[in-house]
Amino acid sequence: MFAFASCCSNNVVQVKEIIDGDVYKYYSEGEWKTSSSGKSVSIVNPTTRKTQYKVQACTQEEVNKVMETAKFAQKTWAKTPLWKRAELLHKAAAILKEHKAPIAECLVKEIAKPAKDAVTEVVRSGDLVSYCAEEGVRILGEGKYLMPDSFPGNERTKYCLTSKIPLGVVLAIPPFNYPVNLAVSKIAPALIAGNSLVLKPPTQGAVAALHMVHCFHLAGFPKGLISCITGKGSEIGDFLTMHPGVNCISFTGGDTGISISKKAGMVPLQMELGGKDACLILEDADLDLAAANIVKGGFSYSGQRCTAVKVVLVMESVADALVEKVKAKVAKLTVGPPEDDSDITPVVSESSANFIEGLVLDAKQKGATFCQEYKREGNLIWPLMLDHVQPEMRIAWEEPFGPVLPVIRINSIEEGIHHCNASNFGLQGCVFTKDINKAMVISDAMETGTVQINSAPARGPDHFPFQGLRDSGIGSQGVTNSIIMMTKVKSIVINLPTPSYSMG
Ligand SMILES: NC(=O)C1=CN([C@@H]2O[C@H](COP(=O)(O)OP(=O)(O)OC[C@H]3O[C@@H](n4cnc5c(N)ncnc54)[C@H](OP(=O)(O)O)[C@@H]3O)[C@@H](O)[C@H]2O)C=CC1
Ligand SMILES: O=C(O)[C@H](O)COP(=O)(O)O
Repeated sequence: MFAFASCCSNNVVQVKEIIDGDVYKYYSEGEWKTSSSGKSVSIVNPTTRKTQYKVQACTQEEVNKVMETAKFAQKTWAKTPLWKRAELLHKAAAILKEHKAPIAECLVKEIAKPAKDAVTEVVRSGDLVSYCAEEGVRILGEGKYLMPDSFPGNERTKYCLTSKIPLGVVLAIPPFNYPVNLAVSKIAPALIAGNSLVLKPPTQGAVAALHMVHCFHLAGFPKGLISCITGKGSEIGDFLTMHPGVNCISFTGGDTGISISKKAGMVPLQMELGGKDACLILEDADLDLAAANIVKGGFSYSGQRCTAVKVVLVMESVADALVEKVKAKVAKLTVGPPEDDSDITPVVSESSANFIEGLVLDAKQKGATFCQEYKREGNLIWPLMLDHVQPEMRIAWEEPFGPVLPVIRINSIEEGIHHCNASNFGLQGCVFTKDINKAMVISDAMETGTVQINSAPARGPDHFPFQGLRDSGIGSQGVTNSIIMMTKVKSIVINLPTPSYSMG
């Protein structure tokens, strides 16, 4: 087993090949390389607010080279038996899980993910890669055979054989909050489907992603099949997403995805974007269950999850009781550094903290009730619930991506559904009630990709379909849907001179 580059402690042997001095290399043609740009991008530790790591700022020429080798490598990979593709993915998954500790350490330092959650993300990612390998063997291992005479006017003179073939080069762009899990959720489906893969990791989270790529490197994938280009998305992003060598883009992030969808060429897009997941509390709800889910759903990873509970819509008659229960649980949340497994850790950047603060001050100025004192130290924002939020407040509609939760009191279920459906987002929603019939009617009415009944929104488990409506995305994630989305259908029709029924 190789010694992994531990991301911060100095007493672990660095994996020489992936770092050059204090700058992590990028990955191209099966090798770790130093960019000719001579420039690097600093990754600031959200907790210390000091530079923690540096990665290469790759050039457009290096992108061109990566695309060229990806295209070449894909041709051979597409002719690699499914079982062999799956075998390599299982190997990468095992190596990833073997090295969960050093990779998790990167997550702690780059994105202030609580230590335990960081390990969970890496293990979950290994499980996703393996599940994808198995699912790919199953669904790509079978095609469809169609008879002509099921359509009027036809005799059985044509046999149609259809199968799923790869798209070519898949460009994967994950966000900072799951730089490993939301990378492999694109990488594994792309590879099992016979595609090659170019990864552009988020700057915050890039070193964790590079270590993850190293696990695929060590698994022995063909050279050039997987590449990892680093650099600020704002600098190299457009060149990547508009590159003629790209045959598919799988993106997860914010509004950036909307602008990418307007620039990308004629390629399939998989976009998982922002959310304003609403939590609807009915009068008959189990308020203890609801409060527990609101706190877990709204404040895990300091609210930096697209599936976080982002607005509570509670019937007025039970609002006081619910708010008190949530307040009591919020008071028990620990606040501090990710190394201590604190529940609330610093948000990813100063700009993010400033954005969150802006929403808080706007709500204060427009009369929201603060259930806790607003407190911030650097990027660390103490958990805050705002009661009596009104529609004219920005936080009623905008996504804080932080530990701040608005509560809107409603007088009817229709009012709650209206607010949910008036949002630009449509990722997930949840409803708490003991009446399953009401829950189903409300679920039908909520215009979101997923509705959770009696639990907080969540993407996992990772084989469930995961999709956003409106500004929350294009297409659907989840293992099966991602594999299928990264293929296209090929038909071969055998034409016979005379009808044959030999095939039954
Ligand atoms: N629906 C979902 O599943 C998820 C949605 N999100 C949403 O994403 C936002 C937070 O994540 P965040 O990472 O900040 O999102 P961003 O949209 O800022 O960044 C997402 C990714 O896009 C890259 N990027 C930035 N600019 C470009 C560009 N012009 N072309 C190509 N790529 C580019 C970023 O690189 P770089 O870091 O170098 O800028 C990053 O890797 C929130 O709105 C959140 O709701 C986040 C996670 C999951
Ligand atoms: O993008 C995100 O924030 C993730 O998709 C959320 O995943 P989770 O619900 O499993 O935390």
